[in-house]
Amino acid sequence: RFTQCRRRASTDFTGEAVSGLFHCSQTRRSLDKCWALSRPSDAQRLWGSMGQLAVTNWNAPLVWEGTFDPVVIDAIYKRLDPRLAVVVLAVGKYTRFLKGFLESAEKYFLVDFRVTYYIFTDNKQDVPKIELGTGRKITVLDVPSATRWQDVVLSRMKWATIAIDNQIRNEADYLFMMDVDSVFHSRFGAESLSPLSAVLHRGYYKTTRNYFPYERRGTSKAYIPPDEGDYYYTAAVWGGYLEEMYKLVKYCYEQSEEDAKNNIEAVWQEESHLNRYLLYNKPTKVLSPEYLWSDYDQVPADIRVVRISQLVKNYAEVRPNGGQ
Ligand SMILES: CC(=O)N[C@H]1[C@@H](OP(=O)(O)OP(=O)(O)OC[C@H]2O[C@@H](n3ccc(=O)[nH]c3=O)[C@H](O)[C@@H]2O)O[C@H](CO)[C@H](O)[C@@H]1O
Ligand SMILES: [Mn+2]
Repeated sequence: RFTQCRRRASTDFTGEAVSGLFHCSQTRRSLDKCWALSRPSDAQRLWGSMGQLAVTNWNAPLVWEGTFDPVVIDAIYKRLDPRLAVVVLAVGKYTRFLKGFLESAEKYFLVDFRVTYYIFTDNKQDVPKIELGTGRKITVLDVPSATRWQDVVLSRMKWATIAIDNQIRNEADYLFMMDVDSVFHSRFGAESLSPLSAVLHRGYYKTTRNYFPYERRGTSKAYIPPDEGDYYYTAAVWGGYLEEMYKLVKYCYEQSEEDAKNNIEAVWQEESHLNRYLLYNKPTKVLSPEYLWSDYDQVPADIRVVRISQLVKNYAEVRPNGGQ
């Protein structure tokens, strides 16, 4: 089954919806055979002893450790040699997180792939010099300082939209948006790639939609009615094809501008707009909370690998206006 998969993939691979093993393709005919051969049985949809789902109800892969072969999936994507862009903001005191973020990414993030880190900062001189692997580089871009952290997190959508238009579109095939207060601890490889990949928020993957912290005020553009919702996704790691990400980033930017005109700010800023978009435009791959954990929380048994973890930080000290 696996050899077949690999052979088809390497001859016909189109770059979509491949995650190794049984979720090979849902979208492209060229991989249909592979998909049919390895279509998950009902039993396989539930993965692992903890009974996690390995496929969403719209048949997108739900990626956990053990649901893909790391060597095969990297090899499949490596043949395409995609150019990957990572966008992070490091505004104000957040430049202190760059060293740990970049050094750990060099160890674990799509190793041997071409990666450009786009660092948006108001503080260029504090961007550390990091030794990078072959084919990997850093581009530093200026953004203004801010007095509210809410403005910084929202402004990510604006600066990314502008930078994609001006520059990144010509330099990347895939784009990831990430929080900089993060450290990679384990492999984050090609199994994460798809047209649009989103990560389950660690705080809500075991609860039902009624508990998701979606925007519930009808006056905000991020509004989601009470009886709707698939998952709650984090805004700290998300990625996909450059043009798919562009649509989504621009959507978050424009929706938050609309909100601002109406004197409202969504409850979790861009994360709220992101969640609304992904409800009506389903991601083509969903990544488990392995892809974004937090040092604030213990690691439960169903999280077998922590790939990225958010650091514990002194919110009051590090943010311009404090706050949780
Ligand atoms: C784990 C998770 O779900 N994280 C989300 C949560 O963040 P956090 O509480 O983790 O927010 P945060 O303080 O890390 O801010 C998000 C990111 O914005 C940048 N930044 C922020 C403030 C600042 O003064 N300077 C600066 O550069 C930096 O890249 C940072 O990593 O809520 C935020 C706002 O709703 C975002 O949705 C985050 O993605
Ligand atoms: Mn963060």
